[in-house]
Amino acid sequence: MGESSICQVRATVMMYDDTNKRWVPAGSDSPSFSRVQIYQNSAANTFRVVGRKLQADQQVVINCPIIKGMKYNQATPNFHQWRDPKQVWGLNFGSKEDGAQFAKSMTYALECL
Ligand SMILES: CCOC(=O)[C@@H]1C[C@@H](CC)[C@@H]2C=C[C@H]3CCN(C(=O)[C@@H]4CC[C@H]5C=C[C@]6(CCCN6C(=O)[C@H](Cc6ccccc6Cl)NC(C)=O)C(=O)N54)[C@@H]3C(=O)N12
Repeated sequence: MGESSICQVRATVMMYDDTNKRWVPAGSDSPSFSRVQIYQNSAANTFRVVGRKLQADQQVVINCPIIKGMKYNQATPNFHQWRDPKQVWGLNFGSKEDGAQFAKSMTYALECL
């Protein structure tokens, strides 16, 4: 059994540049929307966040495991963030509804782990 997508939203994927204390778009330099999904591998009970640019190239801009005990911070209804060992990720959602849907799936994933 492979992985299945448990949610799909539109968001601009950001990373925090700690040196310059600012958010930079993941992938290329132009902030643009990606399709961001949470994949569940039920056999292994693992989850990951995968985002691909909506543009033609479908560049993967995030492929990040969801770690047990991770703190997911809903800083605003449209901007949520979390830390992984190397960096801080931010999702700037296309709508508050997208944010709420993603948060629901992320919370579910964290409860499963
Ligand atoms: C409106 C104008 O918005 C803006 O111009 C920019 C560009 C906007 C679009 C991309 C984006 C949108 C929304 C706002 C919302 C606030 N915010 C910030 O960045 C705040 C402000 C101060 C700054 C300081 C630190 C910083 C950065 C790195 C992580 N972190 C923490 O505080 C973490 C958080 C956390 C908490 C718990 C668990 C996990 C994590 Cl990750 N805490 C710790 C303990 O790790 C953070 O989030 N910070 C955003 C912002 O400014 N912008």
